[in-house]
Amino acid sequence: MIDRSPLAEFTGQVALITGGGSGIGRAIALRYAAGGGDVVVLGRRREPLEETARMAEKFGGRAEVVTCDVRDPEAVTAAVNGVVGDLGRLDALVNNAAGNFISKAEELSPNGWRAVVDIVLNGSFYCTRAAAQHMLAAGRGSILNVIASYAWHGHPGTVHSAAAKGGVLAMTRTLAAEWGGRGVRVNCISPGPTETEGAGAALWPTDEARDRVLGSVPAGRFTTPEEVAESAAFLLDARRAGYVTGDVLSVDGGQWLGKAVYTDPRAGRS
Ligand SMILES: CCC/C=C/C(=O)SCCNC(=O)CCNC(=O)[C@H](O)C(C)(C)COP(=O)([O-])OP(=O)([O-])OC[C@H]1O[C@@H](n2cnc3c(N)ncnc32)[C@H](O)[C@@H]1OP(=O)([O-])[O-]
Ligand SMILES: NC(=O)C1=CN([C@@H]2O[C@H](COP(=O)(O)OP(=O)(O)OC[C@H]3O[C@@H](n4cnc5c(N)ncnc54)[C@H](OP(=O)(O)O)[C@@H]3O)[C@@H](O)[C@H]2O)C=CC1
Repeated sequence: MIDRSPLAEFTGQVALITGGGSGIGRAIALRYAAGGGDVVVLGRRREPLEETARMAEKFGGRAEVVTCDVRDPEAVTAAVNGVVGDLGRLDALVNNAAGNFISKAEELSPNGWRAVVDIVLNGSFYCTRAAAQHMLAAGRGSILNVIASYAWHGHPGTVHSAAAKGGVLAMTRTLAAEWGGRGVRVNCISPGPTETEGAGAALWPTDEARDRVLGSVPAGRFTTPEEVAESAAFLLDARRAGYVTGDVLSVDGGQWLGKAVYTDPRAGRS
């Protein structure tokens, strides 16, 4: 549940959120709308995007829907130009769209590799490039890339997604330096395991797998999409995070730090 933000920090501003029809992307769109901003949500399926737009409009701002596959650079450029044409500006881009599944690397087909890398890494670059042309011209903008901690520590079974997210992290740091003097900030947010439409089915399809994931989180619970959205709002807000660029904010209950594996041999002795 996202409430109207007392900060109204995005009043008069416009955000484009990819993958805004579900899970974390929807929560970020609603949080931006709750902060007084206008939102455009982008994805392949129209119906879930329209549902997000209906929810966002309840906060009083404008909400638009664009159907587009982020793997198509021409369609992405047209979508971004359309946002600026319709709403007059673009202050924030959230690269949230992703694809994922578990596969042994040696069994992953080239097309399976390509599908994930094209969505996560290439799609994020196409959206970033198109949005930055407007942001750099305006001398202001914030880009937020949703990654995962295996971008830096890796994870067996997710070579395509880990490699792509690692590429997005390198892209983030590169562009933060390249555009830092021109008013455009670029950051990452790294959610912990979050129960969403896509993640549950792709990553913890059984109760046993779900329990194993839960057992890896020191905080002992899943991340909520709203928690990720609140931290995303902080990073997107130029007044609070205007000096933060090229960084990663983990919102994962400590998951990537791991948990103790050594047990105290005296445990249980009186
Ligand atoms: C800590 C966690 C961090 C991260 C979390 C998240 O990202 S959660 C977010 C999670 N959210 C989502 O994932 C939501 C969006 N996900 C999607 O749209 C799809 O899962 C997609 C990524 C496959 C792209 O779809 P598409 O229509 O573009 O692709 P397509 O169907 O045409 O397949 C292309 C190739 O991939 C192959 N392949 C596919 N599945 C499997 C599999 N299980 N096993 C092996 N291979 C598989 C398929 O066989 C084909 O290769 P082939 O046979 O031609 O050599
Ligand atoms: N949930 C989790 O545990 C974690 C998630 N993350 C990251 O958070 C982000 C959101 O994840 P989550 O909400 O769980 O995922 P979901 O699968 O619920 O949402 C992914 C969204 O991306 C859209 N999408 C997928 N492929 C494309 C494409 N080719 N073009 C345009 N849109 C596309 C989907 O819409 P449609 O199918 O209609 O196109 C969907 O709305 C992702 O970047 C993910 O990697 C990171 C760590 C943990």
